[in-house]
Amino acid sequence: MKIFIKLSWFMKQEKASYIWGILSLAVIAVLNLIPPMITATIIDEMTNGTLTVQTLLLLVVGLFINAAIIFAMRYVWRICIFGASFRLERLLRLRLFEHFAKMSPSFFKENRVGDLMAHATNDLKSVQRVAGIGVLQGADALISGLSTLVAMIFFVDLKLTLITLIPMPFMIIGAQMLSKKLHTTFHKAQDAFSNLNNRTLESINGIKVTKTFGQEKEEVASFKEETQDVYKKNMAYVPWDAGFDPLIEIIVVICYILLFITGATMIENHQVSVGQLTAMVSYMNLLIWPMLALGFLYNNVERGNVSYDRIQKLFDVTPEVRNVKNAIQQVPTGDITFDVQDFRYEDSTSPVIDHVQFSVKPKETLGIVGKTGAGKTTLIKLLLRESDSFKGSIYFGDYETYRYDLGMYHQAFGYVPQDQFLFSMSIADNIRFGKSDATMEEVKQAAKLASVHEDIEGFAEGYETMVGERGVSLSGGQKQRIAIARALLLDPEVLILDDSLSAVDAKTEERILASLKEVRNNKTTIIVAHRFSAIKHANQIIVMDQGKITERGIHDQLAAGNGWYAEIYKLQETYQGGTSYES
Ligand SMILES: Nc1ncnc2c1ncn2[C@@H]1O[C@H](COP(=O)(O)OP(=O)(O)OP(=O)(O)O)[C@@H](O)[C@H]1O
Repeated sequence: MKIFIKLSWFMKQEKASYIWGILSLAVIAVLNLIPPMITATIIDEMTNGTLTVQTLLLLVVGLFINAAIIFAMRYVWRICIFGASFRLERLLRLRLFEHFAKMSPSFFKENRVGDLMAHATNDLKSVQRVAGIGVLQGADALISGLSTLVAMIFFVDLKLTLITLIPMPFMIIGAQMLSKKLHTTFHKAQDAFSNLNNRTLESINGIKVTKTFGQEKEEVASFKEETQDVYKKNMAYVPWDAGFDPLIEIIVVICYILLFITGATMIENHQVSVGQLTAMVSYMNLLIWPMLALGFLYNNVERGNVSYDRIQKLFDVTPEVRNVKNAIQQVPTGDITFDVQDFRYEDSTSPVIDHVQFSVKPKETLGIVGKTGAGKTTLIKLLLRESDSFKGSIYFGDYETYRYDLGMYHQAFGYVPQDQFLFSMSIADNIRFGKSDATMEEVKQAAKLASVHEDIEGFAEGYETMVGERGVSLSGGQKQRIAIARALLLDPEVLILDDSLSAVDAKTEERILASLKEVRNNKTTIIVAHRFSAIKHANQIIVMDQGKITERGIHDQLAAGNGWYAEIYKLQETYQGGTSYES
């Protein structure tokens, strides 16, 4: 029952809901005891011939009022207890999402998206169940169970109650065991089904590749295996599900047999009346749910506890990059001075950034080139503070980058990553993603600067065209340019294009670079590129290799030299149009 202690912070917060909910359950438990008493009275008075119309009417009206109050109370407890449990789920989900949003990419590398999704769905649901159904089961088992027992003992008879209830412990144990089995088999079937869903999605998405490689037969065979697995796991659930009701019924029937045999003897001996025996039957029925609830409660609580701990473990992970005390509440501006002696990823054996020094002034464009894996994106990541753990310093304006408030710091940047991502929303909303209050004019202006305006106008629904699975299929170049427009709309202090022009043709690239020159004449622009045409105009170009700067200068100097830059430039010139290099 530790989970209730762990959830006490929330229960205190929702004290009123839980008190009203449990009070309503208590009222229902007591009111449920009245109809059997009324029925017993009617039967006994009828048997004795003392029942008057007046008494009958009074009792019937009493039954109606009783039923109406129970109806209202059922409404109240559902709203109060289930309402509170849904608020808990909402609160935890929101906190979890906020927590995920603060995490650095290494966190998402360690925790697979599927697992995080499972925490955000299954685990939260299990905790919500404890705060909702768990509380109901606990309260019902205690209040209804005890009050029904008291009524059986005091309104009917202690001996009859004890004998009738001999099989009840088996019901509690049976319910507990079966619900555990039901849960595990059901979840295995659910997991298999969700694997099948993922598999179907991947197969459909990859159908072109499958066809091109002539792998249809193999795909179908492996799909068949997967469906067979779902079938087997569903079938494993069936016997437990099918066994549940009969088990309960058998135990209830044994209770009835004991009740009728003992009851009949006791009526004969005038120890109980016919009416009391009838009431006992009703009480027996009233006792079934609390006994089952007691059995279910154990599993719900156990699952909720494990889930709560799993969620808590995620909350305990602190973000790698955090605000320092008294972080500077200012959007940085000014020179960027990068001086990193050593940076390694957790699993790197040698430095990924190795004694890299450069500085960029506002107005300037910095070009970064180098072989794949040279450390270009890592350098950008350090500038964007994906990690603050490196040897050396990075200054932006008057202060080192780590001293700025993270939110403020990021406002200085417009970043177009290599693997840009567009959301399933309209093109206009994708462009105004970083500035939700941007006018349509601003959106269009940014799209024009990114040379994608005409493409967008060409779609039937223009800027309102939906992107994503159910939307238009955009080409790689269109996606890149929309992502550039999104960054340009912010008019950031620093614009970073990380290999973001790779999918556009030479002419479009030239147009985009010309507009950048025009609108970013007093701000910093950093361009990482494989095609030198994209950085030709830069005020400063650095060439990276194995985490180090191997050459630096302006294009004309580097192209006239005899280093790697000159070699690749000649190659790119030979293959007119600027072929990218992968050497
Ligand atoms: N998250 C990471 N964890 C561990 N190693 C990484 C991570 N990201 C990159 N690396 C490694 O760091 C090195 C530099 O990678 P980086 O992405 O910075 O190179 P790059 O110059 O941008 O390459 P490309 O031109 O292909 O984009 C590579 O060896 C890469 O495998």
